Amino acid sequence: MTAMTAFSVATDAPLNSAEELETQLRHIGATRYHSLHPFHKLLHGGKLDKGQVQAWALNRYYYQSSIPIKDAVVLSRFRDRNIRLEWRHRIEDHDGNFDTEGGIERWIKLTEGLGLDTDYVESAEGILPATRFAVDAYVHFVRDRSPLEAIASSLTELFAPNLHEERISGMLKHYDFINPNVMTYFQRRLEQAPRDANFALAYVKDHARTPEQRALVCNALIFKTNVLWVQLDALYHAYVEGNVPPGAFVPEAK
Ligand SMILES: O=C(O)c1cc(C(=O)O)c2c(n1)C(=O)C(=O)c1cc(C(=O)O)[nH]c1-2
Repeated sequence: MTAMTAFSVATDAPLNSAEELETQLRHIGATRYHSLHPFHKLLHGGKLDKGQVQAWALNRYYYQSSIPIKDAVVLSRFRDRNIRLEWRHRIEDHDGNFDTEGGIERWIKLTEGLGLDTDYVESAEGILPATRFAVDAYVHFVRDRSPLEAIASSLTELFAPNLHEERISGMLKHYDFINPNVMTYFQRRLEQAPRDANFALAYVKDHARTPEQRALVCNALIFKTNVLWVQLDALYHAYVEGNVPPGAFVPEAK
């Protein structure tokens, strides 16, 4: 399949080196990452009520619980055992192991702390249609595109730690229903994400050897920033502007 033009970067500026590629990737993050989204400004600034924070955590659970599925698909794209060895800890980071807690369980601590029923959260019954479409599109992307693009699509994680820092301090400061115990998910990601992002960045710098391949890498990152952005657009439309789609979670009356 060829690159989709909807996500194209400027084609008049071919990227001629790994350094130019990195500069362009960082520019994409600085201008398109969902840290810039108005919903995040409200979330971190203490401007949402508990029901709106519940809606965010409930929808994000679908993203979180799909990440190890996505990573299992990425892993399946590689014949190279070394890449599989490197990549597979991501699955364990989220799923945990029989005797160790993983990110999904930590996310459930957050939704439980917010008063949501765990069976309801895990069922994904109340999520927004756009959440499902966007997250599923990410899983399909890593299945359908080249292994290089599959790895490149994880590069939003380069920009996640700053956002997580802002989220931890902002939410602890502003919401009386948030405490450090329910924020351990983000605390843990501060250590995990940089390792993952640095590996993925080094990989694409090394393996994208032509301007065309570098453009594919950039477009994969743009695609992923859109996956993240559109989920917040949908949350904003439903829970800030009050247009909750049929069947989606409805917060209890305040
Ligand atoms: O809270 C966030 O804003 C955020 C963003 C992202 C991201 O940039 O994709 C991830 C995460 N969190 C995260 O917790 C996580 O485990 C994760 C895995 C991935 C990935 O693409 O493989 N992104 C992200």
